Amino acid sequence: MHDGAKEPMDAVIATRGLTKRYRGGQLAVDGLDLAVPAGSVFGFLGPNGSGKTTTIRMLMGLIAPTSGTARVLDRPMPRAARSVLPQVGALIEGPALYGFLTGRDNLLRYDAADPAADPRTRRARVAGALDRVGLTAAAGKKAKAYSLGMKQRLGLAAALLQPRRLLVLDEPTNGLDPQGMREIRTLVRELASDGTTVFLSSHLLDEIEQVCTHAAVMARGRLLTQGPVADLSAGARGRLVVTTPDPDAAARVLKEQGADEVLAAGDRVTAEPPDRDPAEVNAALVAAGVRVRGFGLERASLEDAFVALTGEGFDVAG
Ligand SMILES: Nc1ncnc2c1ncn2[C@@H]1O[C@H](COP(=O)(O)OP(=O)(O)OP(=O)(O)O)[C@@H](O)[C@H]1O
Repeated sequence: MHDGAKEPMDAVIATRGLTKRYRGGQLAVDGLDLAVPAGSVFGFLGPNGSGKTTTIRMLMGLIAPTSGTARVLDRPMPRAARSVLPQVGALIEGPALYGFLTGRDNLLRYDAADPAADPRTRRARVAGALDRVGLTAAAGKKAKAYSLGMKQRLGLAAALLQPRRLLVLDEPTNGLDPQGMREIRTLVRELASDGTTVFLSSHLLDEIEQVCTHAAVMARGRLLTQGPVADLSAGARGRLVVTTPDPDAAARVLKEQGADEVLAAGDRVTAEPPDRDPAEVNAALVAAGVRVRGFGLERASLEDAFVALTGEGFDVAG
């Protein structure tokens, strides 16, 4: 049991001041305090280069932190890697597959490399994992003939050969087409509904909103915020949206009413809502002769929260 009140008792991943400075001097991760609750689908969100992969590599004991601590499944990493890692399924930087082997043979080979895996139950285990990721029908095809999405699913199947308490997925949908993305997202939801904690990194805001219960937002190596996704978006104000055939007049009136960041696109005018009763704003529009067809507040998205936190857009390079 912990004595600290700061992180939940059931944190599956907990870091304190976790920091990585690469040899070239690059500060990739800077004083990270992360708390991943058990049973969550936790999105680790940030633009490219914000330090996500570096963090994951420290969590998995692949590289040592410069300072700070990381606990995974309540054991210190990298010290307890030998006892922790068998309980963790990981998919980092694309699965290592043999293209000349079939999907099934890849998994058989993978399973055989695990000294704790009973050879007598190997075929059943592999069949179960293939079924889990929807690759039973394609199991006899060579992996090099698989689409990128199928390769990702085969990598997930390898991570699922043993029961896991935690799955760590680094950009699992990166490079996939929309169909492949949907498949992986559905799979993540299914896995989570079985009680497995899933920690996944992504540079896609809408992906995090679609699949995650919790998220942490990174920018330039630092944690900006973390918590339930609903709370993160609620922290940002929604935008005022006016639908009208008179967008120019509407934009002018909204500015007069004190609205900031007024944007007109087609028949939609959006703005940061001013600090006054929306009914008054609407009345002012009507009084100025603007034909108001729709007037409302749009729910804030995680993107709004990110913009509010950083003062900049969620621009992703590469
Ligand atoms: N081995 C390394 N040596 C030196 N600098 C590195 C190394 N690996 C990453 N970096 C730098 O550290 C910073 C964080 O990189 P990291 O890969 O952790 O970010 P990321 O959020 O995972 O981005 P991406 O999605 O592009 O992988 C970047 O500026 C990167 O250039």
